Amino acid sequence: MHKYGYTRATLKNQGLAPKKRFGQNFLVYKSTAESIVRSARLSKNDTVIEVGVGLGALTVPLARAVHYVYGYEIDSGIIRLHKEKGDLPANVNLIHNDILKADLKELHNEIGDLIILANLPYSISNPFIFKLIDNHTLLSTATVMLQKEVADRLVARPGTKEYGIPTILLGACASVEKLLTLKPSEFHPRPKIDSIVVRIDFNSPAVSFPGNSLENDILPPLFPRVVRIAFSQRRKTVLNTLSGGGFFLKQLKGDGRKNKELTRQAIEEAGLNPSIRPECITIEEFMRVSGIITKLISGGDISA
Ligand SMILES: C[S@@+](CC[C@H](N)C(=O)[O-])C[C@H]1O[C@@H](n2cnc3c(N)ncnc32)[C@H](O)[C@@H]1O
Repeated sequence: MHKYGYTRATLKNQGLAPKKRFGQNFLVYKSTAESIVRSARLSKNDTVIEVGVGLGALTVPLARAVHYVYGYEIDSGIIRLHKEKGDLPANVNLIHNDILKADLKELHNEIGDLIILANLPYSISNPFIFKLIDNHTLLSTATVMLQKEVADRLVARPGTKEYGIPTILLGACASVEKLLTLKPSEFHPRPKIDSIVVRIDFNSPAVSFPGNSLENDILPPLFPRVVRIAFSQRRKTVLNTLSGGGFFLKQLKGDGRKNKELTRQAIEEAGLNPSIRPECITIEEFMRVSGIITKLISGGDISA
């Protein structure tokens, strides 16, 4: 195995030390970086967005495998290093920006459905996953390395403690496949936990729902809100948490009792037991109950 002997030396020569706040755990093995690029199943025509170029461990094999790379990096020390060394391939556009602030719509207008590859900094893995969910109609695939716990949450089954908001919101717009497990010894500095590479495919959601066409993005409009409210208190029943969301209160001029009755009606119409806990509700069932709440509100037949 060829070690990226230069990881430590390069940082030292440039007066750089790995920064914890930027989640800097650099890959040290060339063969591992190449397997991650292969696992993304990319083609020579693809333009790919890489999040967190770092010392270029993934960027170099990625640039060889695809047409063009937009490489985002937040750390000005790393940007300076690449400018001085001129060590990135010609088909890499190095962009000094925080990926969380990047305008994915603008990128989509420029290059079409987005393909992402990242050894994600642990510091941003959750907000980045939610950015992907919010922009799912602009995306094709995202192959990302995550800390094991985060990856486990994305593929969790109902009834487990890992199952929750990210599992459901992502599962409604994509399918998630675990590809590789990496030990701490693959990185410099070593993280405390294992990492997992997952491939998220936005062209084939884990579930289908009548009328859930990705092209037109017609997931029930209240779906993310219903899921977030249901999980705001995991130990409560779905009737109690969703009633607390007050979906019907506006039309009912604040009548809490009627609001609870209508919430119960929506839950039962979706085929669910009102005393079930949120972690036992499947993605399809959440979609169904959100659709029924939306229908009841917009039907205009609710009055105080
Ligand atoms: C885990 S390291 C991976 C570096 C390199 N791709 C590798 O595999 O060795 C994460 C990289 O993302 C950069 N980074 C951290 N937060 C970022 C953000 N919000 N936007 C863009 N890059 C970020 C870090 O500076 C670091 O270079």
